[in-house]
Amino acid sequence: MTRWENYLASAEKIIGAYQGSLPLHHFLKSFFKEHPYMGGRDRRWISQLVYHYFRLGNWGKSLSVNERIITGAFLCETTPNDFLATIRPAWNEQIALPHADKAALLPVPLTPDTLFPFLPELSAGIDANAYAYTVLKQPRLFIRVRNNKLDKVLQLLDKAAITYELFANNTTIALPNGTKIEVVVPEKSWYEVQDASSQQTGELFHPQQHQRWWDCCAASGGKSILLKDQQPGVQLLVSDVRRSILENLQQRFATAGVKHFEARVADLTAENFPASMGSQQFDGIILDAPCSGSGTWGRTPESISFFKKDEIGKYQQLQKKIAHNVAPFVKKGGSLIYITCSVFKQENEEVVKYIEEISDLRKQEGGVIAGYDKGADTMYAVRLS
Ligand SMILES: C[S@@+](CC[C@H](N)C(=O)[O-])C[C@H]1O[C@@H](n2cnc3c(N)ncnc32)[C@H](O)[C@@H]1O
Repeated sequence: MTRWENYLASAEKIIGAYQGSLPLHHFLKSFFKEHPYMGGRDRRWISQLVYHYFRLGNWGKSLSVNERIITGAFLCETTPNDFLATIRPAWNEQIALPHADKAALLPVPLTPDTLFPFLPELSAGIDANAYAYTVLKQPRLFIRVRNNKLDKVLQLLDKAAITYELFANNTTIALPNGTKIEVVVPEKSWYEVQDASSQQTGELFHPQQHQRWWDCCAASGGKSILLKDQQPGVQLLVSDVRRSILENLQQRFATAGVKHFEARVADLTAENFPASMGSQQFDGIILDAPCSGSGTWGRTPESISFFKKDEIGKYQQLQKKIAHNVAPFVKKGGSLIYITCSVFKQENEEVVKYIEEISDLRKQEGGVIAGYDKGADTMYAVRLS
């Protein structure tokens, strides 16, 4: 067997064993731990082939796993490579063709709905065709430059000969995937790793000094740091149902130099939760809701195969319950920022409509943040007031 046939066989073995209960990158890590004789290059190639396979979503389910791995490599790669040169030389010669032309060479029609089987569920304004095809490509790595350190960060990127794209806001930088940014820019308070669309949600915050804000599903605090960077003088409460993630938040805040905040563990769906908050009112509440994460599936393409459509409704119920319990704590004239990293209307527009039905809050601005035209995640963010 050639090295490349071995890679194909290993990728097939992994795909056969993977049941979707763990994120794929964790599963791959344990697989390689059990196969320590595989070197770095082998691991990279095998992982890549497995990811390419999952990027095909529901396409070509009637074909063998091997054929789908090879097709994945053909559709996802854009430059000639040794794998296809050995396994399918005719396709290697056509590797630079656009997807539409590659599709004509495949044994089964390639359509947007086979790549992404949930297209009818998409929020309004998402270009279904463009969205389906972007899943074939891994989104880029983004950082948000902080503390006026743009010049210093760019100098370090140039010194390390890293190609980057600086966005017009002079804050967002796109980097090639796999960039070891923590090595290139050792001073961690100069930047945050944050997807471009996630950074864009901050345009809805408009915080003022001394206002009280609550990041009620804070996780490790990505949105809170964004908020504090905009207005360090806000009084901030952060909460999450997971104690462990709030411990991560405390560490991340310390590294980022974010001070003066209160943290509490809270299940926002619990019966006694509203009473436990007393009569507090907030000028701003960030509700970055638990969701399907479908806007980030370009990073975890295995989700396309394992996600069940009825899970969307379950997320919506959870989002409505949390919104119901949180909305009364918005001060009159204050803002509720509803955010998801989902592309599904049930989790987006329909939840905003529900919030308008059960409260005096009304949508003021925001909507879909399409990431597919810039190699980023797709999100949804709306400010209600
Ligand atoms: C999308 S994440 C938030 C990401 C975060 N805002 C950021 O920017 O890094 C959603 C969070 O909601 C939390 N969550 C889920 N169910 C919850 C509940 N019932 N009460 C409170 N938090 C909950 C999860 O633990 C998760 O950390």
